[in-house]
Order: sequence, then C-alpha cells, then structure tokens
Amino acid sequence: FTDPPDALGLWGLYRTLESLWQLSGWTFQGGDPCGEGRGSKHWRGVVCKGSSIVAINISRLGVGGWLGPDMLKFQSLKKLDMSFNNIAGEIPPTLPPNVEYLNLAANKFEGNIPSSLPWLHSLKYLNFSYNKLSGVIGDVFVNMDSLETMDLSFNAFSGDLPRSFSSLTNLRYLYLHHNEFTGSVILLAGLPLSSLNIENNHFSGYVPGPFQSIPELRIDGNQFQPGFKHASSSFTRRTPPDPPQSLSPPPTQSPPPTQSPPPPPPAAKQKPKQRPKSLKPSFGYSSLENNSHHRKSHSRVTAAAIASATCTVFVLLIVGLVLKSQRSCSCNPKSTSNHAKTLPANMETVPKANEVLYSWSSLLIGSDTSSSNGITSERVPKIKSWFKTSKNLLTAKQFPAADILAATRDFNEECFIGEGLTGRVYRGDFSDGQLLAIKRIDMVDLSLSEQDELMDMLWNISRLKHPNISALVGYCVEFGHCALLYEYAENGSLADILFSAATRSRALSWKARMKIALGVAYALEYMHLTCSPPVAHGNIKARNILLDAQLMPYLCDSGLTKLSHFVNTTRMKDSEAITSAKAMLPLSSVIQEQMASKLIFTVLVLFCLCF
Ligand SMILES: Nc1ncnc2c1ncn2[C@@H]1O[C@H](COP(=O)(O)OP(=O)(O)OP(=O)(O)O)[C@@H](O)[C@H]1O
Repeated sequence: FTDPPDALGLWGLYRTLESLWQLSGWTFQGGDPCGEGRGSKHWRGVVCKGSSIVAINISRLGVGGWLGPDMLKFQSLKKLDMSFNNIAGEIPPTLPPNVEYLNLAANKFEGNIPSSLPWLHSLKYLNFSYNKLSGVIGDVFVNMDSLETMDLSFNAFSGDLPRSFSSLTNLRYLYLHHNEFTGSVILLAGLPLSSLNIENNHFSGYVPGPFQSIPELRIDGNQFQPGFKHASSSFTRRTPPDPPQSLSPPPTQSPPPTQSPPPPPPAAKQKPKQRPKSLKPSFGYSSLENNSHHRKSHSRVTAAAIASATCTVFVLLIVGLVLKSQRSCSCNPKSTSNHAKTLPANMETVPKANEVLYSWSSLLIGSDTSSSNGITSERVPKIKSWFKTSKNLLTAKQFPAADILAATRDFNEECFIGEGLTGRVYRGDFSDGQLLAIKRIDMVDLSLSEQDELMDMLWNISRLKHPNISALVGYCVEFGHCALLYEYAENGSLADILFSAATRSRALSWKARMKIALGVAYALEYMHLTCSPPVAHGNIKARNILLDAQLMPYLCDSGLTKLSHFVNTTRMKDSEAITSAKAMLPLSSVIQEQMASKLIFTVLVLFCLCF
C-alpha cells in the first residue's frame, strides 16, 4: 500500500487542482497510487518506489487550480514537474521537503518565492520561469548547497539581488533574464557559474571581472558602466526544438536548461492580465446550455438525492471550517488585536502598513486641483492624491483618475454593469488592453481618522490573494473620490445566472455548480484558516460570487462591506450598515459566535440555491 501521508498528499493535491479529467486515475479519496499499476487505474504522472511516491510529473496537461498545503506530505518526493500548466495563486511554503528537481515553470503563479525555500536542502534544480512572480526576493537562498540550476527568468522580480545569492556555492546555471532586478551583480562574482543570463533587467554598476571566465554569458539590456569586454556570441545556444503547442518553452528538462529564451507564454507577460483559466475547451458558459438536454435524461429523483447529499457535504464542510476557524482564533487571541497590520504567514514580503504609510494629514494641501471630466473636489476639497507617497503600501496598482475616466468614457452609461450599496460598477477598457470592473464609491467627507481607516481597509483587501477571491487589481483615491478596480468577470455574478430570466439556473451543469461551491468553500477556508488573523467576509451572497468565462468562481466584496462607514448613507439602509460594520474584522471571539451561525445559515441557503 501507498504510504498514508503520500496518499493524503495526492488526495489533497487533486482537490486543489483543476482540469481533473487530465489526471486520469486520480481520486479525491481512496485508491492506492503505488499499488495500482498500469491501465486505467494508474495514477497519471505518479511514480512510486515501493510504497513511496518519488516523482510527480504532470507537465503540459492543462491543469489549473492552485497548490494547497498538502505538498508537505510528500516526504519521499524527489521530482516535481508541473510546468506548462495554468496553476495559479502563490507558490505554497509547504513544498516537498526532500525534492531535488522542482519545475513550476510556465504557470500563473503570483507572489514571491516562498520563504521556506532554505528548507529544501536537497534541491538541485529549481525552475520558476515564465510565471507572474514579482517583488523583491528576500534572503531565501541560504543553506542551499545542492542547488546547481536556478531559472527565475521571465517574471517581474524587482529590487537588488539578496545577499544569500553569494552562498550558492554549487550553482552552475543561473537565469535571471527578463525581470526588473536592480543594483549590482557583484554577489554573483564568486559563484562557479558555467552559464549566466541576466539580460533585460536594470542591473547597474560595473560588470565583475570574473564574469569573463563564464563560458556562457549574457548581460545585455542592463545599465552597466562601459568597459567590460565580452563576446555576447560566446553564449552557446542549446535550444531544444520548439514544442508543438503555442506556449513557448522555458527550460523543462533536467539541467542544463535551454539558454535561448523563447517569447513568453501568455501566462507570463501578456496583458490584459488573465484570470487563472483552465485549458479545458468545453467548459465555457455558452457551452453549458448544450448540455441541458443531456441532463434531462437523469431522473429527477436521482438529481434530488445527489443535490441533498452534496448540499449536506458542503454544509458540513462549511460548519467544519467555521468551527475550525473559531478554534484557531481562540488559540491566538493576540492576533486579533492587531489585525490591520498583521500579514498572512505566506505574505512576509508585503511591507507593513505602518512602515510606509504617510499620515493623511501630511498630504493636505491648500489648493484645490480637482481632476477634469466630472471628478470634482466638492466633498473633500483639500486632500491631495496620496497614492504618490504611499505607492509601496498596497500590492494593488494605483490608477490616476484620468485613466479611469478614459477607460469608462467618463463613466458612460454604456459601460455601466450594475449597482450595489456602495456605488455603481462600470466596465473599464484601458488603453493597454486591460479589461477591469471599476467600482465607483460614493464617498462622504472623511475625517483624518476615517481616511486612515480607509487606507487600512484597502491594505487589508489587497493582501487577500487566492484563486477564488476577486483580486483588487487597482485603486484610485483622489480628491475625495474613490474607485476600486477588479478583474472583470465575464459571466457576472452567480445571482445573475441563477435568477436572471436570460440565463436560467438550469443552464448550469452539476459540474459547474460543484466547481462554484468548492471554489467558495476554498475562498472561505483561506480567509478563515490561512489568513492571519482570520478574516470574516461578512456579506456572503450569490451577488458576491462572480464567475469568469470558465465559470471559475471569485468571491468578491471581500472586506469591502466596511466601506459602508465611508459611503453616502442615502444608499445604505441602517440594517446593511450594521451588517457591514462587522465585515473585514478579524474573527474575534466577540463576533465569532454571532457570525458563525449567520455564515452557516447564509452558506446553507446559497448552496441550496445552487443545487
Ligand atoms: N468584477 C466584476 N466583474 C463583472 N461584473 C461585476 C464585477 N463586480 C461587480 N459586478 C457587477 O456589478 C454588480 C454590482 O456589484 P456590487 O459589488 O457593487 O454590488 P452587489 O455585490 O451586487 O451588492 P452589495 O453592494 O449589496 O454587495 C454586481 O451584481 C455584478 O453583476
């Protein structure tokens, strides 16, 4: 039989990944990955030695979803190749501890390199190229004496190289090209490199003399001082033949990897930023209607039985999550007192608000320089745009009001999508091709402390990073006006699909309903169990579940209902405001009890509607 932790790990992985039909032989529970040999029962891509799983190779299978915390269970895993898929979210800190070959290239990973990397003492080959990784890399390369090949190319890493680079004493192949790195490369001078590509960054200073002895060297596209002589042709191209698919190839083979960077795959560089999407071709919303005749063949009795069973499972799941989060909270009362400034465990690299936050009061100016095109300063006339001074505060991008006005054609009615309690939502087509949903908040005059509160709230929203949570892509707070920018969800909200006459609920397949329900459960699990301190959504409802073209669910308005404090009260009924006030608070013991029962009830109703 398969070692129980390995089996648990595979079940957990299967639950968080998508396009599951590609993973033939895999199951959510049961089965024996190492006991079932060839044939239909074989777990695709899983290699065992005895009862231990030693390799997982699911490269180029069009797998989506995200990597959950269960990777840590693979204690015997030596090789993990998940390259060329559509896996999104952050690379989890819980990577297999004894892995030697780790290839996550050409996916949609975001965030930074996990700080747990130094625990991978046996790692020889690391490939994170062609993802959406970004930010300044911390000192994560300590104690990695085994590492021979590292490829971080075609991401958006920035800042200076961390000092721990100099401790990679066995590194022979290093690829950092096409990033935003800055500063000196002197730390690389003492490494025993045979191959180095640092092209197309912002490195500066002098090129270290020892680079002359690196057989394969590429340094063009930086801001180095003149004087260093090297023949760029000395970089030997060992490009493997192009793969048959449209995705361009980062190195996927064992070291040494390819030296000639192909054009980036859509996942890495192209705009507009895409949501994590499955490669599954037939799961679009429009195609679901074609399935309706097929579903009619099922007996209603069977459907009802399945519905109630599934409903029960999800309710139990949610109840479990709520109770678990209650427990985890009460174990850590300290964390609840400092919620606005505390980071989730896997987000250490985000600067703390109070480290970079300038007081709003310092931004007050005497003159009123309101924006054009209808954005006037009648409400908060003396607040200067603060995004210039707080640009490191949020992971979301700061958008100038002028860009938003251009993207919505001055909030033209033709761009209007819908309206909620906090304001109207518009579709914004930006000049760089981005398509975003823009929530224009009807703000009231804010006191200084309220302005600080608003910033805290934005910071809290921007730190929520999960494949099933609608990400705050950008924001604009200028002259008393506030707009929040989210990725555009092609299929609107779940409520639109369930209740609108045009898109009847029966158009949703069982598989789609399952996917939506699971996605919401994962999002809640993340908010309650992964976020530190845990975060309460406070306003779960079908209108707050958005669906993209593949019906991937995104919990939206997470943490936003506290916005009621700042919104024109004519919009907001008292009852709504009271509910809203509870949102985005940590699940402190005071509100836990009230909210837990409400959450269970809300989710129960939601799933009943779904099923
Ligand atoms: N990111 C998005 N992509 C596409 N449509 C969106 C997006 N965000 C919101 N919408 C649409 O705009 C409508 C209004 O959204 P909004 O979040 O302001 O209010 P709500 O969630 O419906 O209500 P409430 O304010 O009570 O939470 C939604 O019903 C949805 O159809």
